Amino acid sequence: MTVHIPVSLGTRSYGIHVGPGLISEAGKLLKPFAKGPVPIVTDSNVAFLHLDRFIGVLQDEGIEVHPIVLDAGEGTKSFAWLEKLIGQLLAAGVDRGGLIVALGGGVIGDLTGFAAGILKRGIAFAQIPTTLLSQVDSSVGGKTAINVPEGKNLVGVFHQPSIVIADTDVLGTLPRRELLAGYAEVVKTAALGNADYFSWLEKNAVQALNGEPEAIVRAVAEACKMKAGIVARDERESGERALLNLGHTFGHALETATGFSGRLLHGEGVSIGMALAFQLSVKLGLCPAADCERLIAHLKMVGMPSAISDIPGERPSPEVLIAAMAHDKKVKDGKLIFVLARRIGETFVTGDVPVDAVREVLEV
Ligand SMILES: NC(=O)c1ccc[n+]([C@@H]2O[C@H](COP(=O)([O-])OP(=O)(O)OC[C@H]3O[C@@H](n4cnc5c(N)ncnc54)[C@H](O)[C@@H]3O)[C@@H](O)[C@H]2O)c1
Ligand SMILES: O=C(O)C(=O)C[C@@H](O)[C@H](O)[C@H](O)COP(=O)(O)O
Ligand SMILES: [Zn+2]
Repeated sequence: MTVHIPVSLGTRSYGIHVGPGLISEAGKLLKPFAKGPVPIVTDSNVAFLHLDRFIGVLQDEGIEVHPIVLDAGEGTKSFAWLEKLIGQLLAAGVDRGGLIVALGGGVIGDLTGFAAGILKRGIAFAQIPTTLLSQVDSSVGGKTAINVPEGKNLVGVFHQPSIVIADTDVLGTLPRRELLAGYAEVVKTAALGNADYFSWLEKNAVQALNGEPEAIVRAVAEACKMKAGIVARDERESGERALLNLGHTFGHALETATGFSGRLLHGEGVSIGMALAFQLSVKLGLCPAADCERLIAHLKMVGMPSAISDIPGERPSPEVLIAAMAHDKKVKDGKLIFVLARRIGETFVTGDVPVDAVREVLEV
């Protein structure tokens, strides 16, 4: 049932391996890249659940491993943790020809990828994603970053991994809230450019989210195939890749306004942000209301948040959110940039959005 998806980027090409039980193959898959001591960067939750077995399969191949365990949570994508990680990577003795392994969710992948991208001006790294979000999105494409108080992912580099190994069995230990947050990026991938995939999700989301092997492997592999294609055509986001930001102009502003805290996970921000992007598209007369209703119905059916009022605690004001959006990396010539929809499966990027319309959807 394993699927292999190539990411074609010339000398930076690599493979994504998706399937059940792949951790047991990780030693063999990583061996060709592992030269010298190999730091394994992970977080405390993943270390507790999966690190010992992972170390075992690498040691079985004669790989010398150096586990580095960081705190779990979005707060770890910060300058303070980057500095700590760099210190530990240097202590592990990894050199420029070596390999750094990220074992964990998007936080570990983004932080480790960034550290690998800047340490000694660039060291190879491998992504072993352990959340649904990281398997379908963050482990692929080479965007790495940390957050700063001004906004999400504002400090980072493009640094492609050398290999991605997504073992769908490890999703079995993921808390339901995290699984659903990751599913937002699955829905995003379908909604931005693949109406057939969206229809398939409407029929199969429950099975996939219950961990039925065929359904979850297909859900992950389809998202990876779409992202691999987009990244291969537009690695540095000069065009089409910006579509992967569907829901993120709103979502990142919501994450910033809630302080990158457990109040709102990235995927939850994307879920609400997608609903807002479709509502904005309807308001501007670009998208049929029925498509927006269909998207929101699917989000609700699986139990995902779809409105700002779904966020616990004090509601961030439209002005605070619009101010946060001004720091978005996509801002061009002072204009906010949005991914808007013509229908489910057809989206486009635009800077031509009246701020009053944005304020109105933020008030609902
Ligand atoms: N680089 C990209 O292209 C890209 C794409 C999407 C999102 N992101 C970033 O990814 C981050 C979110 O990633 P995430 O949702 O994976 O969050 P995360 O890395 O914080 O992981 C979520 C939680 O699940 C735990 N966990 C991980 N694997 C587990 C497992 N198998 N079993 C039990 N618990 C497990 C973690 O310890 C953590 O508490 C955000 O910072 C977001 O900006 C980056
Ligand atoms: O890979 C991409 O490109 C994406 O936009 C994927 C997003 O899901 C992800 O959250 C990404 O980190 C956002 O990118 P950013 O450039 O807006 O920080
Ligand atoms: Zn995202």
